[in-house]
Amino acid sequence: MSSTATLTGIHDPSSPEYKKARRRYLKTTRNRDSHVDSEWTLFRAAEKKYKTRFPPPDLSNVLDLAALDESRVNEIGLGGWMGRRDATEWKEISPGRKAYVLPRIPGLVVLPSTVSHQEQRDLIQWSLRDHARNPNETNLDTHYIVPQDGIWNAFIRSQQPDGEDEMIHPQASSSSPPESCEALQPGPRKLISNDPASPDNFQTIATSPKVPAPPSNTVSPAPASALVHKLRWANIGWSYHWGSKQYDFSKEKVEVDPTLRGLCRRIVKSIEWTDVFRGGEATEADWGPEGPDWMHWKETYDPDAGIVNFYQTKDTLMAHVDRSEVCATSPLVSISLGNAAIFLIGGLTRDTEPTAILLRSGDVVIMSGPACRRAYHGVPRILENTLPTHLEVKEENDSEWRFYADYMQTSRINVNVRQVFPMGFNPHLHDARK
Ligand SMILES: O=C(O)CCC(=O)C(=O)O
Ligand SMILES: [Fe+2]
Repeated sequence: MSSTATLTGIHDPSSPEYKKARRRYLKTTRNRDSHVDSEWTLFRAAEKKYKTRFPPPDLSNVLDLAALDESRVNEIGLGGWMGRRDATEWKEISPGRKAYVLPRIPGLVVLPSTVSHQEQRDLIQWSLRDHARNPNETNLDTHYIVPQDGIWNAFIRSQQPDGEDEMIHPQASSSSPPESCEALQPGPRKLISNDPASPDNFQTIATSPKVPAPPSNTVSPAPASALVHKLRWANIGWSYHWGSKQYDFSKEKVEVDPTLRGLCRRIVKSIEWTDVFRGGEATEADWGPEGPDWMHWKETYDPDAGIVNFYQTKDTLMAHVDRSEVCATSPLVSISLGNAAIFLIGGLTRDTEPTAILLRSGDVVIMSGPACRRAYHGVPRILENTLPTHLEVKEENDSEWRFYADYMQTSRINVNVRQVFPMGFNPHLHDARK
């Protein structure tokens, strides 16, 4: 934090919020063993640091590129959370384009302020109202009989003057044997190790059975207004099977929304890829037998899968590598909306010290190339009270946006878009050849 910034809320030791957080911290850590950290990997240590509720973590090692942008001065002070523009080494590529690469992680491109205020609102509405619904699977579907038009629309109906809060019923009958419901729990997702997908094992992946997760019979009927806060993810494009961490190619691919597809393609086209990979550390071998293909991305990049992540302020996403895509190098485009977050990205194992990046609403990250696509990454913290003012209600008569603004007060949405197959790989032909 710069010396001129005034401490507020949780950051100010004389404030009621600070005292309350301190009391809660002392209560919950009373019996905790404080000598376990020698076992932690460097990634785990960083996760712990940024997850800590009290005292609030120091963000002076967190790269905050919004600080380069004068039009974002009000936004970067929100909630008292501020990183630093010089926390790690970066280079601007294609001057004037606001695209940055980090020499420590070849293939990572950070694009702050890329999505306009209006596009941010549109994407938030799209995520909740249009996307998190049939035919796109969400985490709620395994356990609840969610209406076809999704949990958000059921919630909105319940908020109408004569509307009733709709009860959403469990999938399981109470006579089924008990099953836990990990997908509905707050906090980190369970880790499942899987072999990285590749053209060589595509056939095995495509033909291995994908057993649907059993519904929990410990969940009770819940009103739509409560369940909307338990939405965690919604699938995009090819169906993803969480149990095996593989795509289920036996299910029909849902078309990627044309607006989202267009936005991601425009972003990938706007990058001078020569500037990203010129002089990089990755060798020819890292790119696989066909060699580097970044020189074709402007023409060939076309997303066909992904996930929309919905985070409440207490949620985290543990260190992981996204290795289910058959192509291990093509750009993954990740769009941040709502409250800001700490994004950690390290190396090929959890033993590499991760770089911390503050991602704010409208910022985009591209993960591309073999080093970056196989790098461990995660989100240990959503930063409370960082919803930018352009996502709040502006006019009293902004009646529809009111619901989104309310939900977003304590939320972050991440739209994470991927391309499953490498250039020229036709899954159907591939199938026939075997
Ligand atoms: O929320 C984010 O910024 C990252 C999400 C992510 O890594 C994923 O969906 O695989
Ligand atoms: Fe990821």
